[in-house]
Amino acid sequence: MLPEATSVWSWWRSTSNKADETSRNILTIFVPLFIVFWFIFAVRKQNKEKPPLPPGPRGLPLVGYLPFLDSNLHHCFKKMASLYGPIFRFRLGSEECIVVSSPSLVKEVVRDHDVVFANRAPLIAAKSLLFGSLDIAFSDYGVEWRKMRKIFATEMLSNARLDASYYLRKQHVKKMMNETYEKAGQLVNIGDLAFLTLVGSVMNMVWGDTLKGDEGSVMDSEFRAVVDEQLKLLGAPNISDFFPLLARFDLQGIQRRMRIISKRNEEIYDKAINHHNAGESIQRKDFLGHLMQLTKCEDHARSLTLPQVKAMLIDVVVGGTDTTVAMVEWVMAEILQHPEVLRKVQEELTEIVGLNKTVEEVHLPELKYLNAVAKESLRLHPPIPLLVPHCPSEPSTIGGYSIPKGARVFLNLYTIQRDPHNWEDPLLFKPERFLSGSAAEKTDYLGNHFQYLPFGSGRRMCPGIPLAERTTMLVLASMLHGFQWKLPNGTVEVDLSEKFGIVVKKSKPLFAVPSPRLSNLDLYSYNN
Ligand code: HEM
Repeated sequence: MLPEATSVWSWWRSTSNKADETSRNILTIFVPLFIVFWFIFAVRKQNKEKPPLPPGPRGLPLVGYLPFLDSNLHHCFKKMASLYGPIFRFRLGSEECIVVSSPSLVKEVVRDHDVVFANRAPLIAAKSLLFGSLDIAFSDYGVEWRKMRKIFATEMLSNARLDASYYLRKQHVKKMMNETYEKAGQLVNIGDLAFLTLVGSVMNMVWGDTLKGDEGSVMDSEFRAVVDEQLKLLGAPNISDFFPLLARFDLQGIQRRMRIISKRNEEIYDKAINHHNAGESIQRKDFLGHLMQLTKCEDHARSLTLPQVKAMLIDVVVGGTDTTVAMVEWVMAEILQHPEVLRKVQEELTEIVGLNKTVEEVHLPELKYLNAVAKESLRLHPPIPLLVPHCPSEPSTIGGYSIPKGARVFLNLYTIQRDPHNWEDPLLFKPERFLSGSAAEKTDYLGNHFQYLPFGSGRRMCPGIPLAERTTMLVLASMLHGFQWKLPNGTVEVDLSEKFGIVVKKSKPLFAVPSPRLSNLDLYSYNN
């Protein structure tokens, strides 16, 4: 090969006759031209083979589409889907965003390409709170995430564990019944009532009665304030998330505030952990006890570090309070503006539970109508209407469009669950559609029906469903069994406007007036 190349080279240099010179000139012109054309052809071919990006608005230089977004992001995405179709794209600062709004395309993301789309793009506030996303909700898909999910399902939320910790939840429901009874005939803020009961139940499950007496109640109220602030900061839009170059200036001070509150949060957890280590409670049924045992485990496949334990407990508190509170408030709002539904729910409760008893968890699976009411409310008012954004770990293709690696992918279930192509009379509140013999009878929370995904679907779907179902249904059933509820001053309509945040809530609190329904007043008593 080398001698041949050398002889061509020497012919090129030393050519002397006219014919050789003409050939050399022709070659000098055509070879580079050929190379240039070949290169252009190859690049075009490659671009032709790569599918286009999804359609979408152009936006402005630098900021992208940021100035045009509505604060109710889910409403804005619904309008954009009607303009640009079931998959569209836009830019927010330097972030590429993709919105998917049809069941068949959601299926492509969470079934056909589930592993590729199983990463997250955590916000700065979440990273500050969760020791750099050491938790389940914001860590990338991988060995540690798989281990934590497994522990979550087996050590914390298995049926056996949840049965064993029932008494911890029940205490707070009894307290709620008692406090509501004391307020009979007065205006009650349903969201506040649900918040106190559900946060109390979750905290009881997180560390049980680790801290008792005054120390316990000081910690309880401090912890509630800390959780409230964390949720606010997690839901606040942060410029630093979209303009990484500005992140170090923390222009809105969100990261600084989150660091301060996280420090306080950690001190509270440390206190609970120290008491646990001191062996103050022996026969514990709470999550902290179970997780602390795993910090001493030798088997790496099951062992947890202390920061992982704290991050998982934060997931329970953050993932399991605002969502469930919002759900209870939405269900009550829909029930109160549909008196016929309220009547049917209470008839069912009277038949299954009886007016001489309070609701227990064993009754819940039998409350078919109340379950249908809850499903219908989650269809119209999913607390997390765009899921937690998924993030592809490599370039991918969805619906024939290119999805760049690292894009934020929103699964727009708010639009899907209100789309007339997927649901008959989609804007009407009709629990009957989920009852036996109806079209959506088999639709459940497990993410197998892509037109109904209030808890997500695929690998990253919500692992808290068993706890969410037990806590919300017990609170709702107890509120509705224990009390007759009336809207204030003869109002018949409830304002159902929404406020977008980490969880979508009612923009105006729901007030109603309770009156006792049960025959025996002892059923409302509560002894701490
Ligand atoms: C009504 C109540 C609840 C609703 C509507 C809800 C909804 C959701 C949704 C939509 C996701 C995102 C799924 C996705 O990105 O595909 C999620 C994730 C998550 N939820 Fe829930 N959730 C609720 C209650 C709970 C509870 C009680 C817990 C804890 C005990 C919990 C813990 C989590 C965690 C840890 C994740 C992250 C999962 C992961 O990224 O692997 N959730 N939830």
